[in-house]
Amino acid sequence: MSRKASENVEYTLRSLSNLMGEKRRRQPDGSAGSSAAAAGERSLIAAESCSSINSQASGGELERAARRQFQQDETPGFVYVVSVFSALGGFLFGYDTGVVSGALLLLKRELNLGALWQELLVSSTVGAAALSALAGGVLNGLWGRRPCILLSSCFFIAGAALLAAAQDKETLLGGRIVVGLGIGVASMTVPVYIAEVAPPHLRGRLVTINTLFITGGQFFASVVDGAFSYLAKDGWRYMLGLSAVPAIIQFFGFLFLPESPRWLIQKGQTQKARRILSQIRGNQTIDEEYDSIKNNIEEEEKEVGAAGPVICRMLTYPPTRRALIVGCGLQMFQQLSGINTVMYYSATILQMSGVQDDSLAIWLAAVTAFTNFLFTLVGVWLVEKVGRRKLTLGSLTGTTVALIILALGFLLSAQVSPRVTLNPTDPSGQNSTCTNYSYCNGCMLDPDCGLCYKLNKSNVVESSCVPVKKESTMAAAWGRCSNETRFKREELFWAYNFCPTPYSWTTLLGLILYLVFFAPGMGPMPWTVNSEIYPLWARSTGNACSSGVNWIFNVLVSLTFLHTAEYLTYYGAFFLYAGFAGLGLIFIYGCLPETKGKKLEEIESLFENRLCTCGISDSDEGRYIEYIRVKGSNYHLSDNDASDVE
Ligand SMILES: O[C@H]1[C@H](O)[C@@H](O)[C@H](O)[C@@H](O)[C@H]1O
Repeated sequence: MSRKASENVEYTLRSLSNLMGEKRRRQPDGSAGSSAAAAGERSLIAAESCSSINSQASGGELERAARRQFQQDETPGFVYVVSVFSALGGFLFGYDTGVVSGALLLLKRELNLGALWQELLVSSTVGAAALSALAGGVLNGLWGRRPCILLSSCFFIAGAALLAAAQDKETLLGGRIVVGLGIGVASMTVPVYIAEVAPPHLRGRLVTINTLFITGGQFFASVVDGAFSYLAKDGWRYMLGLSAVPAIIQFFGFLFLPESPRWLIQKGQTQKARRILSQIRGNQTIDEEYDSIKNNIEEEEKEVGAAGPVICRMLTYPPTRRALIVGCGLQMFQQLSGINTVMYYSATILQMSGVQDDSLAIWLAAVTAFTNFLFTLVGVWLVEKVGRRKLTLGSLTGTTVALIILALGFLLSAQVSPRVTLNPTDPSGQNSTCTNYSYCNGCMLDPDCGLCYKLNKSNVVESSCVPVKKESTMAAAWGRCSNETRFKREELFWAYNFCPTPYSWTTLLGLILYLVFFAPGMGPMPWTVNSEIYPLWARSTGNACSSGVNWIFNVLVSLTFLHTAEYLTYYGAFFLYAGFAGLGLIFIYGCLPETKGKKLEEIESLFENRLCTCGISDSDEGRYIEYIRVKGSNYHLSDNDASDVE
């Protein structure tokens, strides 16, 4: 049969069944009706649909009407409860990665932490998250989603307790690693779990809520940091320990929440799966969904076979190989566009914009986190309206422009960088590279030096480049700026890692634009898309790999930021991220298909074509093939065709 003809057949079947769905719902008593009524209804529908076959336009309308009807189905509140409890995992992910910067400010004074220990406390968590996200794939496949979420809450509780009670830096390191293990497992399990319990028309929105919780956690952490920063002694214990509260709530909540029905069906626990599916779907009929999941699992097993490690099967089977490339690519480009340099170094960036005061910088960093949170909310609203593909493309285009503006801001600042006018000699007689710099720009990029200066109106005067204290970057090792309270009293300023500049507004504008564009699309979509593009047998492994990629690139980008800035200068670093974002744009344009509104079981077919043909098939929205068992044989039918199917 030609492609055109087979499409017509598919359309006819779909139109027919869509109409059946419509008519059935239009019955006054709301029931599916008696068999006689149903028979009458069928002939009516057949007549109606036959007349519609000739006109493609009306076929399209029917389809749209059916989709609308399908989406209007009342969604039981239980699915929201389940999603919110699981998204607490996202909140903890955001809280624990965000809170550490404020805690470090206090910790480094109280426990006398050097730069190495500070770096260890930050990156050990992210490193542990990368490992446990990868391991989480195996656990998810073996134990199911629910035990993995329970396990991650246990890690969060144990980690928070260790951190709050720590007496030395070694215990702190242990606590941060345990918390990282929790973050990794949660980051890969929660989106999968939500995607598997959500109805198709809400899936994008509910999974995106998880990222909303991540950014919400980051924002809450910055507020907690601000609030406890005044408590010089032990303030960090509260900051780090508070995360136990949502973790305990999640743990007890999940004792009562169900396993993913899809995982249960895959493991052959069909009775339990049916029970849970109907519990989650409320009073809606679940036969079609149940059949569709079950048949797909059987088809998948036939097609791909069940032998060998899942990752090998994924790599040798083209649709999953392509999905894996798209999923990991999305996560890689999310991190390569520099989100966490903006999140972790926002205080520095803000200081460059002229903010001198430390606690003001902490509070403004909270504003940054809030912007990220607020615009993720826009993403939650947009995801089911414009779809994943358009949202991601629009978001990354804006992000690229914002990165270029940020880079230009830094470039302008470097070009008008203040001159070093004083050259004091080191009292200990040691030679330092700092005194060799003639402009602030060189001094700022050297991690061992900082600028000590005065302001005359807005002009920098009496400036000197001097070594920074080993224990803290807040003051100079010697000279006028070596005592924080004294130099503030004498109206001197100390700039470490930044230069005072009149072009601060460009940087600030770039920063805000960056978050406004990044947060609705590039922030949540990599998680959302990954939760839906793999068939069930490959879902845990696919998500484990892509989350692992996210964490690995997170460590790479955030740990190398200061060095990259040192070698390429700040504007060089941001131009580099803009370049990565540009590459990401080409990748997403070519390779990311639209998954909006499709059932998880239908999505595999989107990867049947060669990779990077998605830009061409933009208009194919709503066309898919699904296997449905009709009296023992397999036919290709479309969505909602269960009315006459056993
Ligand atoms: O999606 C999230 C979100 O955008 C966060 O703000 C960021 O810190 C994470 O790295 C990212 O995965």
